Amino acid sequence: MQPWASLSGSYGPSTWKAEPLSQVLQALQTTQGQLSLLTKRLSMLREEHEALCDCLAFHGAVPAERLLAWMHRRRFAEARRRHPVACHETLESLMQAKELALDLAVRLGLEVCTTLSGASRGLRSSLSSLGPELANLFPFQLFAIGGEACGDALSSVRALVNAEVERFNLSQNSWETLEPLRTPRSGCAAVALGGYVYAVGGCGIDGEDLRSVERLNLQELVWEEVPSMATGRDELAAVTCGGYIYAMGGSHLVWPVRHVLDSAERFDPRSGTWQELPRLTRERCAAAAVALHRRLVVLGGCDEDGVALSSTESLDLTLGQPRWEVLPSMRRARCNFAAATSAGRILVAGGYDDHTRDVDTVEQFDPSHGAGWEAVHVLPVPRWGVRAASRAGHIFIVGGRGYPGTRAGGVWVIRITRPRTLQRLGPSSHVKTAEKVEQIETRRAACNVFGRHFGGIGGTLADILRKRQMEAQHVCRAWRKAFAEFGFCQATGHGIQDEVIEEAYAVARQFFTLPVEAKQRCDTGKAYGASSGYTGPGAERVSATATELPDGKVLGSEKARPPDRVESMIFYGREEDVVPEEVKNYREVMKRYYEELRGLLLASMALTAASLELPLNYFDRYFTADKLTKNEISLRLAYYPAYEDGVEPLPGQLRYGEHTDYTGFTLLWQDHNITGPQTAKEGLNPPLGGLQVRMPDGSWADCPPAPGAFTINAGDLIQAWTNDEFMSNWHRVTNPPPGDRHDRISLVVFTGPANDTIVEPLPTCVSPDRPPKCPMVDRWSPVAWSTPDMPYRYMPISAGEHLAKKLQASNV
Ligand SMILES: O=C(O)CCC(=O)C(=O)O
Ligand SMILES: [Fe+2]
Repeated sequence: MQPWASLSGSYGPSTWKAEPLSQVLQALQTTQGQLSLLTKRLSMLREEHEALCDCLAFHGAVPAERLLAWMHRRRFAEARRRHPVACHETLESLMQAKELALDLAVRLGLEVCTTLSGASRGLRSSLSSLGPELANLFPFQLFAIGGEACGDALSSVRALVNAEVERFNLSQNSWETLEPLRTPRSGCAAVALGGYVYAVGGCGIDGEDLRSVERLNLQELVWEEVPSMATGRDELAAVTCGGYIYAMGGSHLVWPVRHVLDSAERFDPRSGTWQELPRLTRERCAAAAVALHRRLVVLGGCDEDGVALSSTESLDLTLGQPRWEVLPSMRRARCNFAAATSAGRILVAGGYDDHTRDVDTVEQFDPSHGAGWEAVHVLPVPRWGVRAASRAGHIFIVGGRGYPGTRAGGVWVIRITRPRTLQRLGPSSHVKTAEKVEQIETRRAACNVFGRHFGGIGGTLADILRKRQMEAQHVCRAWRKAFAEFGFCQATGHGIQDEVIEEAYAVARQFFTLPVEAKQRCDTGKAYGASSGYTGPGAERVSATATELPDGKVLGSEKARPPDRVESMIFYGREEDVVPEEVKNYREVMKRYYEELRGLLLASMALTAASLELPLNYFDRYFTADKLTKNEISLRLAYYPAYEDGVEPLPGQLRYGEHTDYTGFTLLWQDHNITGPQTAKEGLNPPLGGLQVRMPDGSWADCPPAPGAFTINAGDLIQAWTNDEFMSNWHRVTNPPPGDRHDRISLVVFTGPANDTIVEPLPTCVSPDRPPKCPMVDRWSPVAWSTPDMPYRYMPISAGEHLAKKLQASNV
């Protein structure tokens, strides 16, 4: 302060004339220097002040509102001192007037009043004494908006994403149905603000992420449009704070890749506009968000690879230029879970973790204490897709899904204040319906695992697995169950267009009905499986690859059935592949089919990985284009000629004998109809004399295709990889009944892995109770691999060696 004083002295009018100009300039420069010093000092002080407020608020010593209130009180006291009035009431005592508190609550809404009461003890005490009146004024309402039923056995995906809106009445312990959403949406966020409930983003019936927002007017109970977000966000996190709606993260499809977002935006209902916010520290989908002490907190979620996250981060809205900062991580990685705040604490519940396991714990974090997260409860059943709301020391946990059969639905209430309790309230009618559906679904799961879940949603299955985690969990279980129990499933909803299948089928038929000489021109003379091209009837005896049949009979190569009554045409998807000149577009059509099926193969591997709690891309390394260089993925067109008049099968001869498939999954398109169209658009009437699969009791069951389905079965290497969890089951193609004159065509894709893959039991399939076995069991490996001292153990053998030995055994 000293320089100011001396400077002011030099400005006196008596000295002005006497001072030369240079002195004045010098004084001016000095003043400028001092001013800039002071400005710097002021900004440092401001920064220190902000940091101090910040620190006090963060550690819970003095919340930011208190500090503001304190300053306000000082200024108010100063104003009263300068302008004295006759009233002796303090603001504090005025706030204690119930009428005023009630009036404030009506005018400002409960949320603003609660924030305000952080600054006024008087208001706080009058609000808490207004319990019953407030309860009447602001009845507790819990909304369940949109979401997905797990699907009706007969309906399409349209029914999965619903527009249903329900409201829970706490006093009556029951749900009522309200006007449905304008746009059916799942994975949306719901927040309440100023007399409205907002439904933000999510995914629509076509699987597209939504930018749109709508809100329910709580007075009239009607939905209204609201301006859309800048970005489509599915499985986003949203929260309200200070009169704004914040929408963060989520996923957004830029065909064909689904991106997980790190962007955030906020909606100002006053101006009706969305405004961009600073980016999160990382991308998050299916995260949860809460607001606490004017901070946004975003928790968990999953990254672009579907890996669940335990990290959390926060944005301090009291700062001029807020930045996201990392907070302590949760104890468990959680995705698609519930979060709420109560009494200054953040609570999280449910969800699922990195290993696609359901998380049944409830944990809490109190930012005002240095300690991290602590586990406080265990949900009665693990559930994901849950949502939570809090009110007066209670957390209400709604919806979500658990294991099949454990979907109890309803509302759980966790009392946070001691003694902590967990209580179940009434069920949601909607969830009840879903329970019924679940039963139907579980029963059908073994025969149809993709159907309904993925039907109609674009993208590869792996893509969908990342995006639609809720169904993915369900499908993973169905997939695992189907292969554990049968080794087979029927897969619809695979996304492969009818036209691709119809064309391939028609081209295959054209080829097999060519004159014998034309077909033989495609025969390289090599054994079946050794090259592309044609092999005629009598070349293969697949039953010779088996030693011990399920009925206990032993079939060595010399005892196997007569050669199979089948012709084959092999295509490896390469330029040098043998193709018939006579069939127009043969190469293009087969190439297209081959490529499409390659996608389905990768999706099947991703699904297998997910269902075995491995990263989705676990198997990718064994299926890369540069590794798959020989005969690993092959398209076999199989033709089973009709038994013409006078032609009988040889004794014991079948169209294709009992066998297990040799390698990965087999993707089989069976004849759907005696005469096209093969996509069963016009009903299903497959020819007799088709595929049969061995049942657990040893009997053979017909396995006709489900409409539009690929029949998928696991081969030996899948059984080996899964340490016998997935079964490489026996199957065969029978003869038609005598007199039946139909031929039969199958499109069979055998899938890798790359020949140099050493198939050993996967880490998640081995435990002290389940020591590793080996795939090349002696009962399958008659010719070369059984060793007396290793009756049933998995020997490290490469995929290529196994395939070669099986093929060798099958050649006549
Ligand atoms: O044609 C069929 O239905 C089955 C064919 C088969 O099992 C095979 O090629 O391995
Ligand atoms: Fe087979």
